[in-house]
Amino acid sequence: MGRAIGILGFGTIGRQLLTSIRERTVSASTVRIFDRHPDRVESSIDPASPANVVAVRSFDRLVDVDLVVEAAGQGAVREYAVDILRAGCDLVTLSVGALADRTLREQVIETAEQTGQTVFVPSGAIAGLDAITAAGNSDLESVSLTTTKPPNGIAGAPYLDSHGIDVHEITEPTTVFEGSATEAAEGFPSNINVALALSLAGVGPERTTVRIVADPDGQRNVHRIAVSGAMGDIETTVRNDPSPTNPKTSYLAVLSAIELLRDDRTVQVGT
Ligand SMILES: NC(=O)C1=CN([C@@H]2O[C@H](COP(=O)(O)OP(=O)(O)OC[C@H]3O[C@@H](n4cnc5c(N)ncnc54)[C@H](O)[C@@H]3O)[C@@H](O)[C@H]2O)C=CC1
Ligand SMILES: O=C([O-])CC(=O)C(=O)O
Repeated sequence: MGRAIGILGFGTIGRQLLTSIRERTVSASTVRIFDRHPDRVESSIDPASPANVVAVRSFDRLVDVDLVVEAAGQGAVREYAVDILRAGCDLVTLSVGALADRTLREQVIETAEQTGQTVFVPSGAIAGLDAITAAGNSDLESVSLTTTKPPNGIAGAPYLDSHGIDVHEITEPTTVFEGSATEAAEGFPSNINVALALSLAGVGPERTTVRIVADPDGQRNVHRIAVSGAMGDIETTVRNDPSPTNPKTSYLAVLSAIELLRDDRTVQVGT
């Protein structure tokens, strides 16, 4: 039967999630979907589709569910995350970069503690959060992420605009940003949410270092993680194919959200 699931944001990830529910990879008793462009949801829901898939026109009508998957953007996390938890829903957040804001992060964590709800942060487009979280049970010395994307995977990011960088003019692989996960998530809100996910698994947003490289000849979104600690070293690299409908979003991020929502596993693998 499954839980009642709310989808906040009906773009690349939201749509694929609905497909997985329809194909029963993810089980859900009811699906409620809210997007700031409600027509896009309504026109995609076939009138012949089961009555348990409902397009809603307001946030208030979304949260009549057990769990909300946010796949909308950092603005939506700022606007709705606390209210989702207060409404008694668990939260899966893809735009986790919003939690670079310490005040919001603390508010979300405190609200989850008070309400007894859980905030889930999918691994998204990166690998190794299981091992890094486990390694955190002892001392971690350093956690870093190097992300290489084709220009159209980062174009339009506020950091590039404010530094006068036109990624379409770059002719060879070029580092366009170096800084903390906090600065990365703020400067590249639609491109590097993975940095915040990594930081929450490891040493926190301020101590996690991030480098972003624009590669004019690259086709893939490549995320390299390097961790050192008392357990030794961890290195992971994922060479992601972008999603067909959004070059900024790697296909693995979509699959990760789907995997997190599966509740049919008798054997749980990984920490
Ligand atoms: N954690 C991770 O590994 C990854 C996270 N992401 C993030 O996940 C989010 C979703 O990604 P996609 O599906 O590719 O994006 P998308 O751009 O394809 O779809 C986003 C949808 O959300 C809607 N939306 C935006 N703001 C809204 C609001 N305030 N209220 C209601 N609806 C709103 C838009 O109208 C759009 O339909 C993005 O923030 C993206 O940066 C993407 C890839 C990896
Ligand atoms: O999909 C990716 O490669 C990573 C991404 O956009 C994000 O973390 O926001």
